[in-house]
Amino acid sequence: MSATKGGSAPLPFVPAPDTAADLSEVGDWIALLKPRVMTLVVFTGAIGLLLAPARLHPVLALTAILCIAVGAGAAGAINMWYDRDIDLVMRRTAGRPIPAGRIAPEAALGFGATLAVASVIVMGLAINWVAGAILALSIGFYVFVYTMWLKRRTPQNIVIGGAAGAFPPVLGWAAATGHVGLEPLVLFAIVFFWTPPHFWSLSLWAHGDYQRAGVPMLPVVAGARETRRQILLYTVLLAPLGLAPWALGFAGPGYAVVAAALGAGFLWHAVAVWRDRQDESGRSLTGDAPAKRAFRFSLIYLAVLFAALAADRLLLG
Ligand code: HEM
Ligand SMILES: CC(C)=CCC/C(C)=C/CC/C(C)=C/COP(=O)(O)OP(=O)(O)O
Repeated sequence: MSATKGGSAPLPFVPAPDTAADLSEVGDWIALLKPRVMTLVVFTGAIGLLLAPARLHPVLALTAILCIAVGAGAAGAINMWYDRDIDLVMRRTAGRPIPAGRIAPEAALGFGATLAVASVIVMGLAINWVAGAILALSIGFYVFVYTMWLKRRTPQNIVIGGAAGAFPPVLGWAAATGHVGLEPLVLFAIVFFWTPPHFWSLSLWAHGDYQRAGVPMLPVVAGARETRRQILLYTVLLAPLGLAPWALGFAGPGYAVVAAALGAGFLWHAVAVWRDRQDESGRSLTGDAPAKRAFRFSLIYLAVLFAALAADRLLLG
């Protein structure tokens, strides 16, 4: 029956609030911040702060860590806005909020840009402007250098662009001290040399995605065999670098033992990737099991190495 003239106007249909839908919408906005990657970013940033020779008031320390988290998340959201075309054709990323049509691209850009500016301003005003400037630099590096400039142009994209992800320990240190020193630069170098084996292990089995999307990742451009060689090369450089904090005197022998074991473990995985049963082109005949194990180990490597630095400092002072 339709609404009658002269009677009371029909009330518009107001659906009952759908809590599950609301929550999944919030989840989509959080997904734009790449929260799982952010956990390790925040962890390395927090440890940079902890290792610094100056102490921040706990509220300020938390503020600095929050700024690193929000800045990194904001850069991730802008990356998802820019990469929405390629994310749509890659199986791993097609379900993300923008390609799946759940968040409008302009809204994601506005969200990311607002958070990026806010994180830098809060870092600058509440902590110091050296940390604020480095946060702006790392966001800019991820967005402009990696995402917009290098990612679609060269297989060296993650070697150079990956520097963005190496800034958090420097940021933590700068937040506490107002400057940058040798120690945070060593931590920067560790994350920098860790990034290629971390990402290229994954790219060995995700290369189909990148090929479809036309992204020139190393296995697409130079083949799986060369990628395996490069993973081993960077891991050979990384393993001794992991000992640098001990060699330079800012971590003790307990840390050295952990770093040596982690380095040996990562090398073992890199050699397994290199020696994986392959066809002539280097494509795995084992379903890339060693590459998947190396990727998982890369995450353990960085998390445990930084935890060992923190434990060393907290236990030994
Ligand atoms: C250019 C540099 C890097 C590239 C291209 C890269 C790429 C990737 C990709 C494609 C994944 C797959 C999972 C996903 O879809 O989220 C991943 C996972 C991950 N990355 Fe990286 N990564 C880089 C640097 C870093 C850095 C610097 C960190 C932290 C210090 C990091 C931490 C992680 C973590 C924690 C995961 C696991 C996330 C999960 O559980 O799904 N990555 N990375
Ligand atoms: C403070 C600050 C700004 C830190 C930078 C954060 C950070 C971890 C940068 C590393 C870059 C990263 C996760 C790339 C993923 O590649 P991609 O974007 O190509 O991956 P996708 O295919 O999953 O989108």
